[in-house]
Amino acid sequence: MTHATTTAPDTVPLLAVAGLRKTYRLPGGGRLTAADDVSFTVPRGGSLGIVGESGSGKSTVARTLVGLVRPDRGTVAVDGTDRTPGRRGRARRDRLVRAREIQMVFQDPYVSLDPRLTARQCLRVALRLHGHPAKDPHIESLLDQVGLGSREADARPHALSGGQRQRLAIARALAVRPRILVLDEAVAALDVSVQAQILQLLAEIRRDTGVALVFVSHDLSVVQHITDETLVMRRGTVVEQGPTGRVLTDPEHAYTRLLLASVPRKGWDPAAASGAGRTAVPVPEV
Ligand SMILES: Nc1ncnc2c1ncn2[C@@H]1O[C@H](COP(=O)(O)OP(=O)(O)OP(=O)(O)O)[C@@H](O)[C@H]1O
Repeated sequence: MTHATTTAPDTVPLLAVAGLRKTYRLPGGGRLTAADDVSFTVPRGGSLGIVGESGSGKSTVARTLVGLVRPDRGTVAVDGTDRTPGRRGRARRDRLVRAREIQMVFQDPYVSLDPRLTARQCLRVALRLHGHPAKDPHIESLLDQVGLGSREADARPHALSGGQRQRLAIARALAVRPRILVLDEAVAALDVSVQAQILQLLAEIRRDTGVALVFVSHDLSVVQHITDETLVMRRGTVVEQGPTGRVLTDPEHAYTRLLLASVPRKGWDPAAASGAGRTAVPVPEV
């Protein structure tokens, strides 16, 4: 099943984010800047990782892509067409158009899956909503694509494992045949061996369908395996951006080096690494 249909010249990136800024009102007055002047592009079928410690603004950017957050400033374009969330009066139509292009998978599929629907019913609803054939063979082919079988097809979310629920959430996103899949900490709640299976599945889906991935994670070892490019965020701004291999092996920015030092591995020293994980510990100023 191929999702990506090219409508713009190859020189136009599939996803182009420019100058994104989002502030939130603070309870006591004033505003918190969650994302400031964030810009990046993703080519057709590309894979971008967005990494940074908790609170760095990754989810704000991810949620803006799918229209869950309305930016104060900046633009989001898909294939050269403006898809910035927020123009009043067109919200519903824009949401549907955007959903057909960009789908999101969240950290906790329990929250996003309807507990009353079996996997089969869940996919049928998604297929119908977006005008695709929803007969059993289509549903079974989607389930098969994410490694779920007939037992899981008739199970409700509570009867599935965490990994199976995430597979179902991915299948539901794929049912829409999006051009871009945004995954916000999509493997963070899974144990390491299940994480590896889901990452492998996503790599296969990307290869087979041409869907582009935007992979948000606090975990550098996760993006290492699945992304071509990595963008590092700190306190709402992009501090470094480049090919994943280069960013992870030869980081230019001191903050990226601190994030790397926080990845547990042989000889890892939690005391030395803790600066990257807790903002209370001073990190080098940019
Ligand atoms: N709806 C909101 N209202 C107010 N502040 C918010 C809101 N959403 C996020 N923030 C704040 O914006 C900043 C960035 O949050 P965001 O969730 O984008 O970061 P993150 O890097 O994804 O972190 P995490 O991985 O912990 O979710 C944080 O300081 C957060 O508290």
